[in-house]
Amino acid sequence: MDDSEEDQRLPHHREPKEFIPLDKLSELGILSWRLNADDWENDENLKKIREARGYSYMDICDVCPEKLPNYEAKIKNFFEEHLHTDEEIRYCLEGSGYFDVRDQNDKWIRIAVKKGGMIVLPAGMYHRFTLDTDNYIKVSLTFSLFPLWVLVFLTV
Ligand SMILES: CSCCC(=O)/C(O)=C/O
Ligand SMILES: [Fe+2]
Repeated sequence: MDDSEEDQRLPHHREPKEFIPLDKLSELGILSWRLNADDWENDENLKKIREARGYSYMDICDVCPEKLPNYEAKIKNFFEEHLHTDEEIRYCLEGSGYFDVRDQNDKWIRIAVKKGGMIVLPAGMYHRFTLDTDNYIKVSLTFSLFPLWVLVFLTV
């Protein structure tokens, strides 16, 4: 990413643009798949991933003012660098957004996630999330065990 203070929703490409191969993300412990979001409830590939990795629970979240309680506060929190004690498993069902993670030199890497993209950030990895200029994403939040924080996340 660049170092500009411009709107967080902009791409923030370096000049000239630098693209990072997916295997560089794998070196950081990040997993990703491209799946069929149009038929995610019957997608055998998603089922195989969930069974292989023990992903038992999922919730759907529309990140938009009309459906996400305390939208502005949540959008701000998402972009505050943070970590989770569990993996962060997010599957983009509609829309798009950016997950930012730090590389081995502590520089931000911006990961664009679009419909059909599933990403797993390892437990304990510092990251942040922002919508892009299209201002909408619908994600499934997946969990190995049902974390109580999700009740807080989805209800306050
Ligand atoms: C679009 S995923 C919702 C944000 C979230 O759950 C998180 O932890 C971002 O880092
Ligand atoms: Fe997170």
